[in-house]
Amino acid sequence: MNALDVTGLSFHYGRKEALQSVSFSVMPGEFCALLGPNGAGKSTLFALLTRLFVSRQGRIAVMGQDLQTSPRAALACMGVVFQQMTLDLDLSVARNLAYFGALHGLSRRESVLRAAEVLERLDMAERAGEKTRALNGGHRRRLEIARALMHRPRLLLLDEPTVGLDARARAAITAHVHALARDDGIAVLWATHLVDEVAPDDTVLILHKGHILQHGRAADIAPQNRLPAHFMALTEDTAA
Ligand SMILES: Nc1ncnc2c1ncn2[C@@H]1O[C@H](COP(=O)(O)OP(=O)(O)OP(=O)(O)O)[C@@H](O)[C@H]1O
Repeated sequence: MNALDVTGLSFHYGRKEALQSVSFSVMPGEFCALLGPNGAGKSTLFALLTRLFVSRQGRIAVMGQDLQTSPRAALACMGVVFQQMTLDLDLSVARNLAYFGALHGLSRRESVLRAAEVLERLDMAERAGEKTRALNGGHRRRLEIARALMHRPRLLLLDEPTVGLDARARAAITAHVHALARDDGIAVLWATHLVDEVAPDDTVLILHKGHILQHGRAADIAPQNRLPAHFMALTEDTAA
């Protein structure tokens, strides 16, 4: 079964068409990089996938559950890391995770166990007792990813998760999320405009002005060192 199926999805802001009949799927274990320049429609797509907006045209299914007719079941299979940080900086790392666990109906005991697992997974076990405010930007992002995994989602959505981070933190986060796909079979949809975050075996979905221009394995679309130039050429008429 596919982790995510998007079929014929369209969305308008008034008369402005932001997405035009977008269709794609993401399989378990697949790392799908959603590449698009500013204004391509990535944030609109994320808002529809997380049910912030509802589209009357098209269908979204998560692990076979229709987001429109079975929203609870669909959202329960989904972990989300939004572009804007949403951690409580005054709580400890562990408390941020426990709070989220409670929101998802985990018992206290389950929450504590699961928090230890997800922190271990993100290489942050020793930081459980630290105040979140004391973490650097890269570790805050990793905590947000750990938090999104608390309820064992099968699909992880990340909206430009490395914006504002230095090269080392970006590389660490990209590697961690690739490992979640490869080793844990989680389906990943990673929105970015940073083409260097894409690995040769990733799937690339190029979105431009609300249309999918290209969809396939990165290495088949362009050799690794040519992918940035390919992306620029394909979407160049939006260059400022
Ligand atoms: N509230 C809105 N009202 C009208 N038009 C909007 C609104 N939000 C977005 N748009 C337009 O819809 C299109 C898609 O925008 P969207 O924010 O989804 O793109 P994006 O790929 O996320 O870009 P960015 O990387 O800049 O966030 C753009 O042309 C944008 O100007």
